[in-house]
Amino acid sequence: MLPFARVTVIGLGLIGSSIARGVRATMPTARVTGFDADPEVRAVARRIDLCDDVADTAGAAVIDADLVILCVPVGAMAAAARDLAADLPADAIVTDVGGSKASVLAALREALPGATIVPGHPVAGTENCGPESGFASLFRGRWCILTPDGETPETATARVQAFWEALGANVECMTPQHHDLVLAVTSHVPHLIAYTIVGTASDLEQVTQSEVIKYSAGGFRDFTRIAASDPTMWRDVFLNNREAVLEILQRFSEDLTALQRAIRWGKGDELFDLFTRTRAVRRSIIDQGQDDARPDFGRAHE
Ligand SMILES: NC(=O)C1=CN([C@@H]2O[C@H](COP(=O)(O)OP(=O)(O)OC[C@H]3O[C@@H](n4cnc5c(N)ncnc54)[C@H](O)[C@@H]3O)[C@@H](O)[C@H]2O)C=CC1
Ligand SMILES: O=C(O)C(=O)Cc1ccc(O)cc1
Repeated sequence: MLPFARVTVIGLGLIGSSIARGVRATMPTARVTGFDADPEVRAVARRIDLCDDVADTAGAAVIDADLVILCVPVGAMAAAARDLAADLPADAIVTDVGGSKASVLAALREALPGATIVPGHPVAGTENCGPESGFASLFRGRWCILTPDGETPETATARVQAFWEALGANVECMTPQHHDLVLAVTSHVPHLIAYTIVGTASDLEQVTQSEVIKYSAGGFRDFTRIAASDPTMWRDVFLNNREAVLEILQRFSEDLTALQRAIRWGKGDELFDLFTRTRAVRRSIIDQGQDDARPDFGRAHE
């Protein structure tokens, strides 16, 4: 049986459009309604036939939904929730896909008093944005983290879990605070490092921009992909996961200082030991089948 029959997606960018496509591919009898605050995005969504219906207001989009998924930048979650609050059916479940969880849960609770909220975060994406960049298989074989708290009914969490599993994701639950710490180290600070090194390279006076482009080695190219990620989305993630990001950054800068010292004093064994440990991390990721480089993995379009 389908976990939901009437799914509403608010925010039709990369993640929202991937969910809409995924629902149509894996739950063909479910009806998908979409809404986006940007009229141009709504026009594109209609042109590419993304949903069964694209509504012109958030209220009209949720009027008979049984699942509402907020797929807007983390800093826009509260406003998006307020816009639909008056028309949200009492028995609907509200979930989201935001990359940070504690502040989003607090914002949704305030905007939607009494609503059933199951916060979520699919740990799957790309550096692209907008309704044409999504694809149905984005979540296949990827993790989706749900962060219910004591107020979230277990039955609601179970239905949202079944929904993500139908899209092909593996689901795990944890507290919003633990999610924010884990993602700070596995996603948020790595993005900040990419933004920094690409910014540093483009600011160097002694090395021209064309030399950076011409001689970019594989590692730098990987950083430029990450550093091309959506500025609004990532600004919001850093402002909303401030504490965990600052804590991990503190640890990172201590470790960087230790490496700086090892290079200055020629301590090759320290460098060698660290690089051996980090190589083992990469190998465990591959052993667990989480390697992005596999051609058929995650990003492969239908
Ligand atoms: N990009 C990625 O790889 C991943 C992103 N996420 C999360 O997904 C969410 C959406 O990100 P993307 O789809 O990448 O962004 P996107 O920029 O592709 O799409 C966001 C859409 O939300 C719309 N929007 C903004 N404010 C709105 C409002 N108040 N009401 C209705 N629509 C509104 C925008 O017009 C835009 O079309 C973010 O919270 C992000 O943290 C989660 C996993 C991966
Ligand atoms: O494109 C990449 O490498 C990503 O890291 C995708 C991504 C971006 C944001 C998330 O919250 C989760 C996954």
